[in-house]
Amino acid sequence: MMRNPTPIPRILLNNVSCMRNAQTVLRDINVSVHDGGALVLTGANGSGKTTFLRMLAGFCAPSAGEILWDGHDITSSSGVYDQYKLLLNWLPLKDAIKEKKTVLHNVRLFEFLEGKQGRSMEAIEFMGLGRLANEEARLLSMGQRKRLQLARLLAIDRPFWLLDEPSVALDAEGVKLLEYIIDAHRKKGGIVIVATHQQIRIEDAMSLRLPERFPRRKTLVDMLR
Ligand SMILES: Nc1ncnc2c1ncn2[C@@H]1O[C@H](COP(=O)(O)OP(=O)(O)OP(=O)(O)O)[C@@H](O)[C@H]1O
Repeated sequence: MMRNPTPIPRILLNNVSCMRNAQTVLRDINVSVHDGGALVLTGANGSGKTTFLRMLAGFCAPSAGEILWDGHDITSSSGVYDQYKLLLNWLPLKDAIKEKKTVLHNVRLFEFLEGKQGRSMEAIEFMGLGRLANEEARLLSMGQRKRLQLARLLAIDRPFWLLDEPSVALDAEGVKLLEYIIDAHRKKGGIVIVATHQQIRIEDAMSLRLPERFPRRKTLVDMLR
């Protein structure tokens, strides 16, 4: 009997490099992620974690190599990218929160743009912001703003999450919630790629530590040792 062939990874980076400002930031990256997979990117400031996520989001193109989605190069034709980008949910450091609109509006707007409705309040409550739903977003603390961003992620519910420093400013309970939603998302077959400097518990995640890009000079921390 013929065995099932190994499934092609949902996403595959094949010898990918990326330049910014005429400098190579990422060099010869090879990584593959299957449905339900998670990849954690770590590395020093400036090592290219955000660049990696931006490249996967299609905001900057690889200077060499290819990014394959279901075996199709996302940069080869706009048709592939147009389909691929509808699966992405990008959680950036800049939160794009409308200060004078309510918390609920800030989540509903994203849901509306997605052509969905009815999940925003549940997502807000899940992220512990229920009592603030009708407050203006400008009143939120940094950690509450991060929770609002995560509520958007839940309300939209796309399969491929690109998370840039998702735990920054979250308290211990917030980090647990983040870990929980990542786990639940993966159990549904979703993919999560996280750039972080902090410990986030993600079971069986692959990890990729990006190398430092500049020769180290002595820093104040070294001198204090
Ligand atoms: N808009 C830009 N134009 C040109 N170069 C940029 C731009 N943004 C970042 N870079 C450069 O790309 C390199 C990688 O930056 P990136 O933001 O990807 O690093 P990072 O690993 O996410 O850093 P951090 O840990 O500080 O968030 C840095 O040297 C940075 O100077």
